[in-house]
Amino acid sequence: MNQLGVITRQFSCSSAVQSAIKNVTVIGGGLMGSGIAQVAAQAGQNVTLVDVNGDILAKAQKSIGNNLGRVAKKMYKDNPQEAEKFVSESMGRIKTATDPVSGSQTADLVVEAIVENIDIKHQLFQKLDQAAPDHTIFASNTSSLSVNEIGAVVKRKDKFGGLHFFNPVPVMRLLEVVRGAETSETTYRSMMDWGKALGKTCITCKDTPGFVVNRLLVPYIAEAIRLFERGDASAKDIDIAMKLGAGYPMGPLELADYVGLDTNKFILDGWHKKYPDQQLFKPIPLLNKLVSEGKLGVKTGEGFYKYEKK
Ligand SMILES: CC(=O)CC(=O)SCCNC(=O)CCNC(=O)[C@H](O)C(C)(C)COP(=O)(O)OP(=O)(O)OC[C@H]1O[C@@H](n2cnc3c(N)ncnc32)[C@H](O)[C@@H]1OP(=O)(O)O
Ligand SMILES: NC(=O)C1=CN([C@@H]2O[C@H](COP(=O)(O)OP(=O)(O)OC[C@H]3O[C@@H](n4cnc5c(N)ncnc54)[C@H](O)[C@@H]3O)[C@@H](O)[C@H]2O)C=CC1
Repeated sequence: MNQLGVITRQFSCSSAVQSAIKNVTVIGGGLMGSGIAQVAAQAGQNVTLVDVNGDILAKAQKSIGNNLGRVAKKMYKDNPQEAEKFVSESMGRIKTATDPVSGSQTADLVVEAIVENIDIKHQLFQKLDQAAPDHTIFASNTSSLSVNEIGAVVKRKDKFGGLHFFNPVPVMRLLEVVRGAETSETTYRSMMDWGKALGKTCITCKDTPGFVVNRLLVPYIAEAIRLFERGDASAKDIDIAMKLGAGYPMGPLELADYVGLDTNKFILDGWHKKYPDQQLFKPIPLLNKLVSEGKLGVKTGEGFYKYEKK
């Protein structure tokens, strides 16, 4: 339990809540998609993980194996054989594919976690809508786009919603379940039950920019960058302040590096374009400079801090 009294780790392999969804296709095998595939497989679901890039799929399988190992070590502390069985059985439930259409043929649910670009998401959902079974629910893991706008291209609008996970997916316990304007009650209930079956605590939100967490977190991170940019405090002191003064597990600049400075910029720019009068979404010269220099945070080895490349 952390200082806020919140249990921040989640390692359960099964949950009391049953979900009618048994076959899930996760599209996008990057940071988020690999984590979503992992927690679904851990919970006993049959998972197809799709990425257009075969190398990314290989990398995802490796990181899922490692992360399942961390989970298993804790779950079966005194029983290495059971730990090994848990890892191999979970891994055995994950198939991979490079074609989203063939990868969705047997899906009860498709969770999209590809790049945060509305045109690319539209192209994907248009193809899926024609190819996936009629009963298949579609969900986007978008962090900043409108669920209604993403789903505008599909016919099955009643079976479209948002399932917003948090990074790192195997550890963060929250799932935001987003109801679009036309999401049916049945689809909403199925998404909630599925999230609970994965061991997540689900909250419900309308299709509002950033849902709950990012609507609060992104302006907070942006304000921290502005504070640092003005020279009001050092990066280290800003982070220490929020960890020790507000009980956050990471300071805002550490968190910005962890999420990715490109992602932070992308979200702010998109919202600024949509809501030009909102001061909190205004572009930040320092953030733009770091991104233009390729300093994107942990993933590139430098952002507000320097990191050892993995
Ligand atoms: C942008 C968006 O749309 C939305 C977002 O995601 S916003 C970002 C949301 N995420 C956050 O706010 C993260 C805030 N940070 C944290 O909660 C913590 O710093 C952290 C969980 C990331 C790391 O915690 P830490 O204590 O500093 O590091 P670490 O010791 O490596 O990990 C903590 C535990 O989680 C486990 N863990 C970490 N990553 C893991 C993973 N990917 N899979 C499985 N287990 C993992 C570790 O094994 C460790 O377990 P024990 O303590 O039992 O040994
Ligand atoms: N990074 C974060 O902390 C969070 C991100 N998100 C959202 O999740 C989504 C994915 O983000 P990340 O995992 O960080 O990105 P990422 O860049 O790590 O992974 C995206 C993957 O999608 C693949 N891809 C691109 N187009 C594709 C297509 N048409 N079909 C199949 N695969 C395709 C890419 O090859 C890449 O591997 C985005 O919408 C993002 O906003 C949500 C919560 C947190």
